Amino acid sequence: MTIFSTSTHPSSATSPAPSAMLLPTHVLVIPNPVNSTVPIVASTLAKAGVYNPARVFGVTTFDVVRAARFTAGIAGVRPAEAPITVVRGHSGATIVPLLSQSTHGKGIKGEVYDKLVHRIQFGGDEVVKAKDGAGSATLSMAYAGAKFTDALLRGLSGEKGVVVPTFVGSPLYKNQRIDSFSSNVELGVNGVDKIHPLGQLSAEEEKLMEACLTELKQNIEKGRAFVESL
Ligand SMILES: NC(=O)C1=CN([C@@H]2O[C@H](COP(=O)(O)OP(=O)(O)OC[C@H]3O[C@@H](n4cnc5c(N)ncnc54)[C@H](O)[C@@H]3O)[C@@H](O)[C@H]2O)C=CC1
Ligand SMILES: O=C([O-])CC(=O)C(=O)O
Repeated sequence: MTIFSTSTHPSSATSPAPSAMLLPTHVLVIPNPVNSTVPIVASTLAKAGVYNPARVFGVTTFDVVRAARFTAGIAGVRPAEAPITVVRGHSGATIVPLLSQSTHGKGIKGEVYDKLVHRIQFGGDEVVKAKDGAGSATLSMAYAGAKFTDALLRGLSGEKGVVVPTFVGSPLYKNQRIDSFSSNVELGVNGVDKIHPLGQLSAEEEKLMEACLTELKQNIEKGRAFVESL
């Protein structure tokens, strides 16, 4: 788990209370399973009476990085030219790339589309299997972690219009007991500033969303139940 503190910097003019110094101001959760570890962190902080949903993030940037890289490979452009919003969760079928909302992704159809979606959803497993017990995609995860941290720091420092997908406490699907969800989030001086709706989805994306619902719900409940059992 990556934890960093921004408001408890030693150079702050007024020293924070000792208890506040122990609390991280923003928590970025990388360890898997992210769909469960974020609810674990949220429930643990809630139990201690200090949960602030604007400050806890599951780092799903790697899915975004992979989606851009693989789509760019098909379209024959650079990854920076093919940004893709990836929503829902961070494991297999719970990863849903919104290719229809991307200039270079929307024209991809049929078998190429199916293979691309599968590779985005299972790219992490591909590397884990290839490394055979020696960890995961270490360096590219470091890149994804740095990319998300940079976006958060830009939002915290007041930059406007910093919007990235991340797995946060979210109202979008709360009525279906899914209270953590990855979607485009606008980052601001407190962390989460605004959670954007998903926008228009294609028929294929609607199907992908349906397929992951049960799994994501179970992952979240498992994390929550773990904390309750302690
Ligand atoms: N959110 C994301 O997109 C991604 C998340 N990950 C996750 O990041 C985590 C780390 O991945 P890797 O660095 O590839 O794994 P790794 O297996 O190379 O490293 C894990 C490290 O944790 C240490 N460790 C294990 N149990 C420990 C304990 N109880 N106390 C202290 N240290 C302990 C091990 O000795 C090892 O050095 C994993 O949970 C992985 O699933 C990895 C890639 C992407
Ligand atoms: O499953 C893992 O440990 C690796 C992972 O999350 C990824 O590469 O996206």
